[in-house]
Amino acid sequence: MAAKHALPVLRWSSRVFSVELNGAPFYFALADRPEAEAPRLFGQLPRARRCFSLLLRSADRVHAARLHARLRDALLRELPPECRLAPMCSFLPEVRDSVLRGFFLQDGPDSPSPTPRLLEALAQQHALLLCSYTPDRENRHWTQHVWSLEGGTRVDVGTGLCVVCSEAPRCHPAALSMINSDVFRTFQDARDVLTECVAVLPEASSVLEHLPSRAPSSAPPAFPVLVVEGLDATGKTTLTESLRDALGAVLLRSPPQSLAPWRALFDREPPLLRRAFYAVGNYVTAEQAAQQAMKTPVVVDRFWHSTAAYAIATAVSGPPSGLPDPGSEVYRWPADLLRPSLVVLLTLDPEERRRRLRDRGQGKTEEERQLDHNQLFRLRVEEAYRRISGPPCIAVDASPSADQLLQQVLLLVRSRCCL
Ligand SMILES: Nc1ncnc2c1ncn2[C@@H]1O[C@H](COP(=O)(O)OP(=O)(O)OP(=O)(O)O)[C@@H](O)[C@H]1O
Ligand SMILES: Nc1ccn([C@H]2C[C@H](O)[C@@H](COP(=O)(O)O)O2)c(=O)n1
Repeated sequence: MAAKHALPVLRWSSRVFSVELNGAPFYFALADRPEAEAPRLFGQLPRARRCFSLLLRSADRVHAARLHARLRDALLRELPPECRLAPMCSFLPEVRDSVLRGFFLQDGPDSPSPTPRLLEALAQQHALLLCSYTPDRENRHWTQHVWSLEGGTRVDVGTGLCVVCSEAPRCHPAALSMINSDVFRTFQDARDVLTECVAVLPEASSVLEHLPSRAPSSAPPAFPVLVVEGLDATGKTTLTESLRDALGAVLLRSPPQSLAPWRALFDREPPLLRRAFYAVGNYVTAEQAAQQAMKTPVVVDRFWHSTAAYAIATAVSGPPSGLPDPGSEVYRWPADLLRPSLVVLLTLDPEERRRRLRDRGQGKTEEERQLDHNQLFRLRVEEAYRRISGPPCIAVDASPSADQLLQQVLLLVRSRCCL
């Protein structure tokens, strides 16, 4: 039985709508009467352009997450090439979990297009909110109509509200629904997602079998637990293996080896499932670290900083200024997760990192390509890393040689962890 969650509140006329065109967000709201000028998103459109939006509303979050991904693929496949498709969301400012996600479409030029029929079919099949946007005669003011497709007929539910300008919200709208969608605050919250997705992703039950029945004890360990974090190719593997040898420590990784068979599968899933997978992986690693740290130091290659930073940076688009404010709950260390004695965050000049990626010769993952080409994404990950609160986290310049870096970190560990 799929778990049910509260449907986002509609309060249609209070909602703000965000459309991302070429990575830049355009915001608009609705009002009973037009304003002097239409929002930039519409003002630049030639009259012939017809606009539509599809928004998802589902009480089953796993279903909604996977449907969103399938819808994107279907629209990219079925829409005429001249149609422009953009990510869209609608939200109530400052109201958590009020976000509806979907797509905004600008039809092609005058050429007849199947867009309305295609969208109506999709909306009817998946109970989506279908809206159309039409300009007045002077192409100055636009009106949004919400269509109900009950019984297969297209009924204007009479909103007919005017599209007006809206200020950009303080934080990216994704920040309103990040907790328990992208970042999980407890082991149980993350585990619940995997339980809910077993019906559509049977492999999730194999992952569940490898999890502890509850969050492992987060009591302080007898020996230090040292975590090394950083972007790809900053030197984490090299440093953690050297620390293991120099300290006679046990080296662990997150996700743990026990979950390796399912990592690639979850990497192909939408963020809700993917980030829940990495979150539970941290708890498996935490259980191993707590056991090992009763008798020897432990070194961990990536842990919760990676899980939270990449999740937050992926959920938000644009510059780091759109990230949730420093001190937000989303950055706080989970109360039920082992706190490392020390986190070392390796930082590296982007060009040197690219050189190391090249010299390493391994193929690049999609995310590495993102980090490489999408400077804003990289800046968001780096800033999210820095905003995470909890265990002491020290940024260390990773550009010295491997040996010099090891000596620097050993000095740090010995001074901070009395090793
Ligand atoms: N201090 C260093 N100076 C120069 N090259 C280094 C240094 N540390 C690691 N390298 C080289 O940089 C490349 C990446 O190192 P490594 O695999 O340790 O990074 P990583 O952070 O673990 O990467 P990923 O997260 O993608 O696995 C390797 O070719 C490695 O030999
Ligand atoms: N504890 C972890 C470890 C890794 N991840 C995610 C973050 C990135 O999406 C990706 C990087 O993995 P790598 O390049 O080191 O193979 O894995 C995470 O979320 N949590």
